[in-house]
Amino acid sequence: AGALLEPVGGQLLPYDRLYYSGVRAYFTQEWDRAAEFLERSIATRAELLQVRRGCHDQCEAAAAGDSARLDSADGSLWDLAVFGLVQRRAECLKFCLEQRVTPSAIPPVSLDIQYEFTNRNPYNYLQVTYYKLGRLEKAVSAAQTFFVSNPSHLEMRNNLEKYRRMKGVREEAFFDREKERHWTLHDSGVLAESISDWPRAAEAWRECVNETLAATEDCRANCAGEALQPSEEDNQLTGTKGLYERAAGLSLQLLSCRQSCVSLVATRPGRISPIEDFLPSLLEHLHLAEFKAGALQGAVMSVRAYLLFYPEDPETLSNLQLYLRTPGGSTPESAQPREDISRYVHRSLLEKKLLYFAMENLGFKFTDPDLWTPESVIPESLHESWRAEKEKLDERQAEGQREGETDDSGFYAGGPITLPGVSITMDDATLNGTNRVVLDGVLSPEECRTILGLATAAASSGDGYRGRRSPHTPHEKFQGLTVLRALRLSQDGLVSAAEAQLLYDLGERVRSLLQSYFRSPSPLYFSFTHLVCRTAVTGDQEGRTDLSHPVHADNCLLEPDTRQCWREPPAFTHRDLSALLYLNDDFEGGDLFFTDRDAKTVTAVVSPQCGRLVGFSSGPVNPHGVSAVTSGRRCALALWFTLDRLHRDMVSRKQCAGLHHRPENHKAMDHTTLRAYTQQRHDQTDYFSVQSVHQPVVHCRGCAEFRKTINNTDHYVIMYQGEL
Ligand SMILES: O=C(O)CCC(=O)C(=O)O
Ligand SMILES: [Fe+2]
Repeated sequence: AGALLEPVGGQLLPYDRLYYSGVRAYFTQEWDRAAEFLERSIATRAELLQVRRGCHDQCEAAAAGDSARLDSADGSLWDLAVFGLVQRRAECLKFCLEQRVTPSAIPPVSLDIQYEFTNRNPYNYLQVTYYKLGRLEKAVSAAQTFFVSNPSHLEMRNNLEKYRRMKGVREEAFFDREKERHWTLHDSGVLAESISDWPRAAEAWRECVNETLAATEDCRANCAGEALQPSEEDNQLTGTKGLYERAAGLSLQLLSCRQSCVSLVATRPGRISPIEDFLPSLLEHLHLAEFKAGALQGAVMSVRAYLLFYPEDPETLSNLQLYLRTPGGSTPESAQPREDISRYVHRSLLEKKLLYFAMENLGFKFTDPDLWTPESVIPESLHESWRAEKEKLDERQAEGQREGETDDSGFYAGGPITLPGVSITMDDATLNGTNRVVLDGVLSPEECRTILGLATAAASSGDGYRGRRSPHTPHEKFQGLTVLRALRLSQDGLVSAAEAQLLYDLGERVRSLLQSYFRSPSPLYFSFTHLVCRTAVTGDQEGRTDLSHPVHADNCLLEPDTRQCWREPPAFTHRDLSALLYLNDDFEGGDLFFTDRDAKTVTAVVSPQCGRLVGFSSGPVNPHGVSAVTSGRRCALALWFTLDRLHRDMVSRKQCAGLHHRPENHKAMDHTTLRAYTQQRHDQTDYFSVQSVHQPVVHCRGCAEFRKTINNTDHYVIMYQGEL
């Protein structure tokens, strides 16, 4: 196999095979070899993309004369002309690629590998590899590169914090190796604007437009090579279809892939949603900056370019008039928009016409990535659904802006409280929100003491929980105790069975209280329960501005800028109802607060105390956070419930499927990886746990199981669901 990985005549090797070699070396701890092959796979992939782009351009140029041939062909000969064209293009691309790439590297890599690289996983391996090799700064940039694309990866965040505290690591080492030029320029454009440095802003935005166009072209060129593989759910080519339909299907996939480049290029790494209308918005920044910098001719050309997207936008039209009236604005050169933009819009419109035609007539599914698509491009029969869609979107956006938001959780606060001694302290009205409640008297002081004792026992049992730094802030320690671990502690005789049992019983108490108060449409099931203590690090509180727990929603990823909340992993999407049962008040700070969707405007504050229960629906209506705990220890039992058992299973299956996709995860792992891996799982999901045992443990439906023998102990990583 080694021989296959040596370059032949300067031709590119298959980057997936280089990657596998790197990963294999990693697991056998041959660090030099791992670093070499991982780096080579990254570099080779980048080169391959460049080669594809080059060949694409070259073959496009070579075909320039073909359109005349197409125009002259008519009737029954027309398809021959088209096929001829397709054949010539195929031959051109084949020839071009074969010059630079070994034959085995020409076919597209598997979707798994694509996934690995788009998620920047090679840098995850590289981080450990360079650390092992003692090449700290290399490790740092690998960590940074991985983290940018995986911002919720807590282990990597902790690693970065550690690196920051290390001596001999320079600030410059913290750079993103994959940062695309257009984002760098975007950031400098924003920065220059904020200090009103208009010449520099104009320069940055101009370059940013160019780089965005270039990145879009790179992405489009790649469509013919890599992305045209039919995916499992979305294979629009299968079935018993005739030749023309299948040919149409293929070309439509190509077009739709090319169109989707708009979204890809406009999505920052680590973000889920693209910046809407990215290119037009860059042009807006650009013409304003050019105008303010006194570059009138440029401003007129840019504003005209913007008008290609929105020809009737009144504000832009009046800007154009203003620019034209300003001395230097009206020149022969500025009579036209930028040529490249005008070609871009023209081509995009042609593609959209074909795609919308196929949507109407061939049952093809297409999601238009643009907001600027004019109504005239959309076929009459789709107008209605398109308009409805657009209205829904507008409505959703407007709804996001509106004050009193609706909650689609199915809960309806205000049901009876049936437990004696429990009272409603705050409701929707006093908490300024929807489906929120504060109940008091849920625990007796005795019960609070018992549970706090459990936390103390768990902390002193010393298996990693003690002194663990909070995943949210360096100024606090964080202990978490799951019910499962509490039971194990009681098996080991570290706490009494009655104490562990109490944790269970309290869960049941909370469940029945909230099910009744929120008039749950169906039974609530436990999804996850843990006891969490946050302890202020003494001597490290001066001038603290961070939070104990940043603002978030429990079942979706909150995007404050757009006021949207995405119900997708790594958020715990199956959580429907959140509950916090507080145990003490002998600490400073640590208030729970609710905010508006902007994650800034505080709408309600709740101070913890023994026996106080806060319940709220886990969705977008209830963003919340915890203010800094500046002294003492704050403990709470956090519980989440789900309405749907079946849904739970699905979530678990989905996560497992994701792992099965990546066979290297099934191989033996070294201790660090195992820990990094399980740590990540443990922090991010409810149903993974690390077990250190001597025999295999029964686990759930076909989920992955990892084993590694460390110091003669078999370490198993077992994914299990909910409360085993
Ligand atoms: O401890 C609290 O008050 C809130 C914690 C929280 O929001 C969470 O764990 O999701
Ligand atoms: Fe939360």
